[in-house]
Amino acid sequence: MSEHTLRIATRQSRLALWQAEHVAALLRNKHPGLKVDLVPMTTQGDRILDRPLANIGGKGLFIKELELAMSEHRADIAVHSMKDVPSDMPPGFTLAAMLPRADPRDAFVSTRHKSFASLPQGARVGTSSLRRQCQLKQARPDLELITLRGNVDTRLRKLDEDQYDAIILAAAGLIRLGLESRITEYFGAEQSVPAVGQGIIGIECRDDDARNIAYVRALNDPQSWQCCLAERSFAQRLEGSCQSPIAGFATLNGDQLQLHGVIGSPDGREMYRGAHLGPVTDAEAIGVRLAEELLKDGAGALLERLRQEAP
Ligand SMILES: NCc1[nH]cc(CCC(=O)O)c1CC(=O)O
Repeated sequence: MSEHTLRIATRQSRLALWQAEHVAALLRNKHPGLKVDLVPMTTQGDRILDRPLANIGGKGLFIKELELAMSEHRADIAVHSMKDVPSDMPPGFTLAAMLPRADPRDAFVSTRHKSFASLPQGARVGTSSLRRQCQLKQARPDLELITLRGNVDTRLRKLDEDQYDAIILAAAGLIRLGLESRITEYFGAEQSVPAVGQGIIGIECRDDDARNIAYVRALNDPQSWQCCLAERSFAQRLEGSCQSPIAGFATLNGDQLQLHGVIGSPDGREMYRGAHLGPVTDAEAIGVRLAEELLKDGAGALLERLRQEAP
């Protein structure tokens, strides 16, 4: 038996550690005899907690340090929530596998209110993303959307301390952490189209590391892969940072892939929506086509304006 140990770089939040342990267990199970260790580390995104992500350079901040560790051979692979992975991969790295998609929906969490629809006029709602903000503002312009940062447990604590009437989180994260019972209501796609990659765990490798790429590839779920490909090519064509108010969500029905996309202004007043359907083998082209259609409809001018306003 070889002495090979596969090292997983991971952030130290409870969710990141859960995901890394999950992948470690899947790898050990798939490859009996393979040793898998975690290499926990703190990233810049974890250190800067006092400002909205959109103002500090976006979500790439959560993964740069993991990639540095991989390039210095302190770790071999990194496990990510695909929602947090920018659509452009830096040179030298490759995404080698996507796990089967967990629940992709956004969740409404409140202790006092039974549903989003029953929130009182002017209620304070915490969310970390412009994507959720713009979609919910469109339905309820009266609500006060407030930035909410920190890991899942911190966000729930802030709700429990009455800093908010309700908060919005990804269902997948809550379910992974055993917090499903905190979910008050699930949003349908007509209320909130999920983020690109939401609910999908992806695994990143060094692109010259054939041995570990082969280990990781064995975990790939082809349907998850194709959906993620369509969503990410949509985001990439929009040149959207993950913090742009962009939603993209693909589903598969047999060999047909359907992609829904939304681009909106943070105040919810301007909104571009569309959907494209095609054979799954065209996943990438479907994403590009939907992006180009929405850009032409007016989303191009909106995104340009948002880029100019960005700090
Ligand atoms: N930005 C943090 C983050 N990254 C991935 C998830 C949830 C899990 C997933 O979507 O796979 C979360 C928490 C949240 O947005 O509520």
